[in-house]
Amino acid sequence: MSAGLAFADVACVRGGRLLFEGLRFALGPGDAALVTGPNGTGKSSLIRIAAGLLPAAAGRVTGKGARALLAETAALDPELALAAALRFWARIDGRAMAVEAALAAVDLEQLAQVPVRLLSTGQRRRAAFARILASGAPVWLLDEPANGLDTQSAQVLEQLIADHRGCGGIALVATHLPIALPHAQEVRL
Ligand SMILES: Nc1ncnc2c1ncn2[C@@H]1O[C@H](COP(=O)(O)OP(=O)(O)OP(=O)(O)O)[C@@H](O)[C@H]1O
Repeated sequence: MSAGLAFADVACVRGGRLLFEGLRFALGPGDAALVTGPNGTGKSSLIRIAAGLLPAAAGRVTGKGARALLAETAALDPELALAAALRFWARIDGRAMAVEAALAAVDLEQLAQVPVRLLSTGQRRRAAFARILASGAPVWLLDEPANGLDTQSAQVLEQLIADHRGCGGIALVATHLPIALPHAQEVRL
């Protein structure tokens, strides 16, 4: 897996307010960065800039490899069975066959035929993570990935991130909850 993500002197302005500037970091295969800071300092905005959903006010974001975003909403069709909703996105990535393993990885295979709208908060979060897994993208952009997860699910999440890094993937993680991310660069806002 060949992956990269770099911020070079990136600035972020929202609603006319400068949130951060001069932000620099570079991640290569197996690397992770932990984005922390008080509410409203721009953690989600930074992740959105990395995803290409929000333009940087200054500086440049460069990288190598597809990026997968875990944000507040998973954009899974609430009326579809979970597996079908995940397959919708996986097919676009040409990876429909990856859905089954992704569901198993987040311990949701028993709920594959349950409509997304019936999932609990934590199950929905795990479903969103299954979408990231199924994408096969080497660069993971995770905004508050542990929100709504119980202790055991949070540990599964940490292990999946570690496995991903072990295969040369990258994780950029914004969180206000403690999450084990060994040897991660800290990006403090
Ligand atoms: N679409 C928008 N237009 C204007 N301002 C915005 C917009 N979205 C977010 N902001 C503002 O940008 C600032 C940073 O928001 P952001 O969600 O990036 O912070 P955060 O660090 O992730 O916060 P939290 O820890 O509460 O999730 C906030 O003051 C917010 O009100």
